[in-house]
Amino acid sequence: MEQTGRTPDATPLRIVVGGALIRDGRVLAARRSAPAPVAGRWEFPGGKAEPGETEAQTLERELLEELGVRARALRRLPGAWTVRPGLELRFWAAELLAGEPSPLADHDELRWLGAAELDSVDWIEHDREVLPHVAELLAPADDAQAAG
Ligand SMILES: Nc1nc2c([nH]c(=O)n2[C@H]2C[C@H](O)[C@@H](COP(=O)(O)OP(=O)(O)OP(=O)(O)O)O2)c(=O)[nH]1
Repeated sequence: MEQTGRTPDATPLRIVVGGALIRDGRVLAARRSAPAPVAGRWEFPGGKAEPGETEAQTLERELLEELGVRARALRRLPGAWTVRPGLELRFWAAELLAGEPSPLADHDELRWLGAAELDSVDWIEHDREVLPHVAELLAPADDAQAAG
């Protein structure tokens, strides 16, 4: 689906896609190195859609540019957040097809987090709100396995 929407005041709506990249029951978290308001906070790697791109294409391009990996966007997660007027953040689940992620651009650290570790990093607020949906994509937490 091409992104050509507009906000109610007719500002063109640009979409940012963040990717919950899953491998072996863990999700990749990335620590932003810039800009200042979000530097040091953790997010799902991704970026802004270019004109004519689908959300899946945006995510797959951004993951290649930022992490050097080939990935496939699987499905959109529920919810949408306004980063600032005219910029709407959405999240997708994605799977790693090839390559080992490296923080090539925008990030200075990467971590694979299991379900029990999702709270262990300082997420950007919007990202924190999507964590329950991300948790559903991961292997059960160790303590849940031990309990049952
Ligand atoms: N990529 C990404 N951006 C997020 C997340 N959560 C969140 O609030 N944001 C915000 C931070 C930025 O203000 C904006 C996305 O900008 P970006 O810098 O990632 O976009 P981009 O790679 O296309 O960069 P550029 O065009 O500005 O150079 O959305 C997230 O999980 N992933």
